[in-house]
Amino acid sequence: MIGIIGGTGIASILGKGEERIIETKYGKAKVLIDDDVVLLFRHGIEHNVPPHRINYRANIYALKQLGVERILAINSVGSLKEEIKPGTFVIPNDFIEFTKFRESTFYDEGKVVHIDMTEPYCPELREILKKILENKNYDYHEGVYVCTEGPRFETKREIKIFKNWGDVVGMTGYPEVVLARELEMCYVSLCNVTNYAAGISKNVLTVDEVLETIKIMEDKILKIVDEFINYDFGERNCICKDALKHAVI
Ligand SMILES: CSC[C@H]1O[C@H](OP(=O)(O)O)[C@H](O)[C@@H]1O
Ligand code: HPA
Repeated sequence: MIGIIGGTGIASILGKGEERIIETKYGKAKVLIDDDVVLLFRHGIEHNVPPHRINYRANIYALKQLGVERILAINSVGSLKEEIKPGTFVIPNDFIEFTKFRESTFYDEGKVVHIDMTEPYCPELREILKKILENKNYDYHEGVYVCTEGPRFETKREIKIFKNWGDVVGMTGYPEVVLARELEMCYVSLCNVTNYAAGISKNVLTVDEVLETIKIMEDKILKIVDEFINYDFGERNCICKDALKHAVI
């Protein structure tokens, strides 16, 4: 099974399949199931769940319960670099996070687990996603995803600091990527660069700009997702499938 986690502006372009509510020990998750693809909208289909209130554990656990092994997460981000232009893509190869109140592990009682995060995103899926974008001549960069708590956008001063440490900024990439690895699932992120971050942009940040850019990118996003869900993945030979092997005390 393949899992697709949709972010801002994606429900309107990807919403198809049988709607199901999946009960997990961390709460409920609403998904759409279409053949062997599970679609989950992290903000809810109506986009009424803000980034800091998303039940990330219920979402990832629900995908695991449904037999998902590989996840493509779609994230909207702000660019921290002039050369990373709105309307292009970023495939993160690392992250740093400044979130505050999120449940960020499945292992907070009973087993003590220290999962390795040297390669947070699945190396196999990153290579596949890069190939898909290259074959389509879609502009993309690899880089570091900086995760903030939200729901506010960042200040100019925060971005002045973040741009020395990362390439794009978002509010939802963490803890999804860690939770997926804790359940030995492969996770890759396709970041839609929707705007320049605060202070780099010449204008104030607006949700309108984010949604307008997503609209412009939607055809490319659809084509990438379509190619991904139809990719012949074969066996998993990555670090993700045995992530717990040397992580439990
Ligand atoms: C409306 S911009 C802020 C909003 O968009 C991004 O969501 P997602 O990563 O799910 O596409 C960002 O993380 C914020 O939640
Ligand atoms: N900051 C944080 N999250 C975002 C942004 C941003 O500038 N754009 C889209 N998601």
